[in-house]
Amino acid sequence: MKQNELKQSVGIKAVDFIQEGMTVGLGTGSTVYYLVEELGRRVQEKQLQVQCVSTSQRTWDQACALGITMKPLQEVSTIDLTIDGADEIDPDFQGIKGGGAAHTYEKIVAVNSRKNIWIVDESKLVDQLGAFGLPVEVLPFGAQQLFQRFQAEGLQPKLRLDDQQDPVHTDSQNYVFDLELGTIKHPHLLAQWLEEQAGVVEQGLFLDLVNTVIIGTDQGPKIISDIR
Ligand SMILES: O=C[C@H](O)[C@H](O)[C@H](O)COP(=O)(O)O
Repeated sequence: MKQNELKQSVGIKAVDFIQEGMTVGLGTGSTVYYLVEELGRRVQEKQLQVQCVSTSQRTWDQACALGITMKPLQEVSTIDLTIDGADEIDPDFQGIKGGGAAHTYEKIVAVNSRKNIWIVDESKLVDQLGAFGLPVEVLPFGAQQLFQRFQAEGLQPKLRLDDQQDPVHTDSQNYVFDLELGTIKHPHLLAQWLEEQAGVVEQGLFLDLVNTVIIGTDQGPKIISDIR
């Protein structure tokens, strides 16, 4: 199967985990796109009634266009389940997210969810995190100084640029540095250090958060559940 077909298969499968009346967190990205399409279809066919919160403007717009009931985060008291993509997942189901610059809102929604499911194609599974540049959202104020601090620490930051070579802005109008680390031997220590740096809004290591992973394989979606 092609990569997009694998993404579509897990996006569709994940909707089976959504139950009537739930408040659902919708992630961001090309895999979540298929989840939202399928959820929209089931809502339109009156198979499911749910309300959702979004992790990005992109997902919000897609979901609204499909007639899914969307709520601002501050208007919901609990999130029953969040379904999101990931850029890398290691054998302990620790992950890197933020390839679409949405990881700050994604993490806020994830940590406030009772259950988290990630949907990925097989290419996202790695032995060790770090080949994917670690996204770090930073405030524009002081970004140059923070960039130099990261350089001095050997973290090999790169300012993320768009196709016009302008800095990418997150939904909160911040910048993203991608840290070209190669391998991350101690994810918890790195996460802690990054979070202590003034100007860091959020870093893309998602540690000890996910309960279930749905992996797209040529043999069909493979579900690994209740790992936490
Ligand atoms: O910022 C974006 C998110 O963390 C995405 O969930 C992640 O990049 C995976 O996206 P995709 O499904 O497009 O590979």
